[in-house]
Amino acid sequence: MAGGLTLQDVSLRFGGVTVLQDVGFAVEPGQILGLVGPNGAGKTSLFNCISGHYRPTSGRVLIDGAEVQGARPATLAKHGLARTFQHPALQLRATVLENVLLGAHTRLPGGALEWAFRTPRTRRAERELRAEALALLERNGLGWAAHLPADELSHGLHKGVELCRALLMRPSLLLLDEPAAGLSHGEVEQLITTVRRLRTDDDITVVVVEHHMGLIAALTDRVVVLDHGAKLMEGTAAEAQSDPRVIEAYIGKDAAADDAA
Ligand SMILES: Nc1ncnc2c1ncn2[C@@H]1O[C@H](COP(=O)(O)OP(=O)(O)OP(=O)(O)O)[C@@H](O)[C@H]1O
Repeated sequence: MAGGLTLQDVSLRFGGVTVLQDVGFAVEPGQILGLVGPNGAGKTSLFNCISGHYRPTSGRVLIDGAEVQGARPATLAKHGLARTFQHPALQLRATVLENVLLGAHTRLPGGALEWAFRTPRTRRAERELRAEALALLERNGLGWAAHLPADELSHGLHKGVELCRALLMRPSLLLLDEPAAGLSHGEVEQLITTVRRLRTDDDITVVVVEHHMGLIAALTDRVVVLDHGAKLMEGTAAEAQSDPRVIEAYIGKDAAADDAA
């Protein structure tokens, strides 16, 4: 089974600012790992180092044992990596289906020249991808919206469209950046069911950044807590929630001491 992720001593600096400091952990294939921590802890920056949007200043990122730090997102897609973003960037005038298909270019056979000439092989692949995109939308409760412009959908539904776009890449490793932000209670419940199914039905390893502790507790096998760019602890969600270091990082030293008194 693919989808294993290992980080070794990943550090990231911008000029004199240290954003990540020697972060290391491993995610086994098929696991769901939560990456949590207070605002500004470095969670999205770490995602960016894994997904090729930032190059770590030092350290190693391995997907299924292959070193990938500094590789471009298109290369990482070939290693089975897909991600979603904190703020989905959809083409608002394009239809929902067209937005999902944007995730598919990495799966088209041939190269730019063949795509430009729309050879029979390209056209067949496009038809197959379109059918697969529609099936993904159906499966995620969005089939009814396939031919609507994306700007007619709510923020919560945009997140669903972005997830379908990532899934069309057929990832073995999926990074979800704050998937529950801005969702209603019902939408969060639906999201939990969807992500569980990604593991059980599709063998996808998931790393999720999220502030919604209910979702983290319901979904994850383990969590890694970041604070000020460094790993504070690693354990189950329950262990993290009762760890004094984590409580202190979230609510501050003084408040933690008050609570203990
Ligand atoms: N390109 C950049 N240049 C300079 N500083 C950056 C850059 N990207 C991130 N940072 C800094 O790195 C720190 C961590 O930011 P990051 O967005 O990774 O945190 P986060 O844990 O995801 O926060 P949140 O939960 O609020 O989304 C912040 O202080 C941020 O300003």
